[in-house]
Order: sequence, then structure tokens, then C-alpha cells
Amino acid sequence: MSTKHPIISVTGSSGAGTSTVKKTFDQIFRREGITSVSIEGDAFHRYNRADMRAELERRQADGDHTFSHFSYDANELGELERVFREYSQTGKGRTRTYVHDAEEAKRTGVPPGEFTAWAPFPDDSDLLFYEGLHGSVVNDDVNLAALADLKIGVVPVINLEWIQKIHRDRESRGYSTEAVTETILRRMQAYVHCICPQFSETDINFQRVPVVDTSNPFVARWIPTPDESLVVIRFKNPRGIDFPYLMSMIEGSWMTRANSLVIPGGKMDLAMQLIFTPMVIRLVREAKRA
Ligand SMILES: Nc1ncnc2c1ncn2[C@@H]1O[C@H](COP(=O)(O)OP(=O)(O)OP(=O)(O)O)[C@@H](O)[C@H]1O
Ligand SMILES: O=C(CO)[C@H](O)[C@H](O)COP(=O)(O)O
Repeated sequence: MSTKHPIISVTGSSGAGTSTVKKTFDQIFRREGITSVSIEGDAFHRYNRADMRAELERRQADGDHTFSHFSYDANELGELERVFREYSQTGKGRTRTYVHDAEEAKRTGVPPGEFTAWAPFPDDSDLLFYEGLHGSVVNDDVNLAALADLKIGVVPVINLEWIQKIHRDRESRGYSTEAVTETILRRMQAYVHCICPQFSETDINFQRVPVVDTSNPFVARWIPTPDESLVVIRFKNPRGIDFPYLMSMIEGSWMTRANSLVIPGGKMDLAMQLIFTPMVIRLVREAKRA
């Protein structure tokens, strides 16, 4: 945790919606005149696409069918922790980009499945924003949760998450439904043991819940729209959260527990703006004082 160089980490499984949440934060940063540097979690994969496929084949040949991009040892989490710590102490650090598709390849000049070179963060940023798979990992080797000042989980209920991933991977990355389904299956063990535990470390979780039928997510023709869903917002520490204010500002919202607010899916962006703007301002103000 750093008051001088704060870190915000947004954690979610593949297709959960962390990139979408980043857009909301970018609006807050722009409106409040905050300069952020960001990390896409895939930048800390251990292998490029070809080497990952080779490693997968090797492990499967050895009888290990649990290895995937979700696995701790498929990612350079020690390096991620070092970057978090360096940034929290100095406001400096580095990242790179994992190139997923042709559009990213065109933008970066690096072929899909490869990494760009490591590059230093620009100087004089107000905060570091992480979005990816492992922003709140606590295990025997690293404790990323301890280094992030604001930890957010993006955790749609699993059938909805699978629908989002299938549609995104099909439309943006050119994978078939069958290939994405195979990936989902292969990642299940690590999803349970590496991804899910983080959502007990996060300060606030956003869980989008469809209110339309998603019983068979593998045949869904489209992603349930915001208006076809609700969002459960859980606060790990509800003290200091002005629930009456939030409920007055978010039409159709209600409390289900002392730390849980439910809102219409179409109000998710508004809720994030109302909740995170004062938190971000406070983090940056305390940083400038430090
Ligand atoms: N709140 C939402 N309402 C409707 N659709 C959403 C929402 N959040 C995400 N989606 C859709 O789900 C898909 C995946 O979203 P996104 O790319 O943000 O996921 P991600 O967590 O960044 O995935 P990855 O980590 O694999 O890059 C996209 O098609 C996006 O439009
Ligand atoms: O999305 C991901 C995890 O969130 C991975 O970055 C992605 O699946 C990489 O795999 P591939 O190179 O096969 O697309």
C-alpha cells in the first residue's frame, strides 16, 4: 500500500469485463485531471503463444491437464509484485503488451501471440491502474493484494462470464465456440484455485447477474444486455460507504445485505462513477500530501 504512489487493481477472469471497467476509470481520470499509467495483466504471461502451446502439450503429455493462463506458474507474478512494489515506492516501473489479435498487432507492430518490448512507465503519474487476471493474488510466493490500495473484482456469474468470453473470443480473436469451450474447460482447476480466491481479497466486487435465461451459455446468441441484468455490488468494508446517497442517486437500487447493494445492470457505469470518483480523488489527494 502506498499513499505516495497509489495502485488500483481490477481483477477478473478472461472475458469478465475488466477492460470494459477500465473505460469507466479512464472517464473518471479524464474528468478529474488524473494521470494514470496502466498494466494489462496479460503482459505478465510467462510464455508467448507458441511457447505456451508447447508447454501445454508437454504438461498434458506428463498427465497435467490443469495448466493454463490462469495458473500462477504461467505468469511472471514475482515480476508483477516487483513492479507493484517499485511503483508504490518510486512512481516508476515498466510493463509491456501481450498482442492477442490483428488489430493489436497493427497498433503495436508486433505479431499476434508475441510480447512487445518492456517499456518504462511515463514519469509523473498520479497512480498505477492494473486490469487483468491476478491483481489480488495472495499465495506462498507473492502478495499482490497487500500492494494495491484499491482492489476491485469484476465477477459476472459464471454462465454470463462464459457467454461474454465466447462472444469476445469469437468476434475479436477469431476462435470458434468449440475452441473457447475447450479453453474454459482446461482453465477450470486454475479458475477455482487461482482466480476465485482473489475475490475474497478485493475491496469491492461487481457481480453482473442476468435476469434472462443463460442456462446453456454455449448457445447464447448474444451477451445479455445491461438492461437484461442486475449487478450485485459487495463492499468488503461497508463502513464509510454512503448507501442512502447511492440509493438516492441510483434509481431501482436496493440493499440485500449490510455490505451489498443491488442495482439495475444499466446503472453499472453510473454506480462506478459515484463509488470510485471520491475514492480516486482521496487516493490522489493523500498522495500529493505525502
Ligand atoms: N457490463 C457489461 N455489460 C455488457 N457486456 C459486457 C459488460 N462487460 C463486458 N462485456 C462484454 O463482455 C466481453 C468481454 O469484455 P472485456 O473485453 O472487457 O473482458 P476482459 O475481462 O477485459 O477480458 P480479457 O481479460 O480476456 O481481455 C466484451 O464483448 C464486452 O463487450
Ligand atoms: O485472454 C487471456 C487471459 O485473460 C490470454 O491472454 C489469452 O487467452 C492468450 O491466449 P492466446 O494467445 O491463445 O489468445
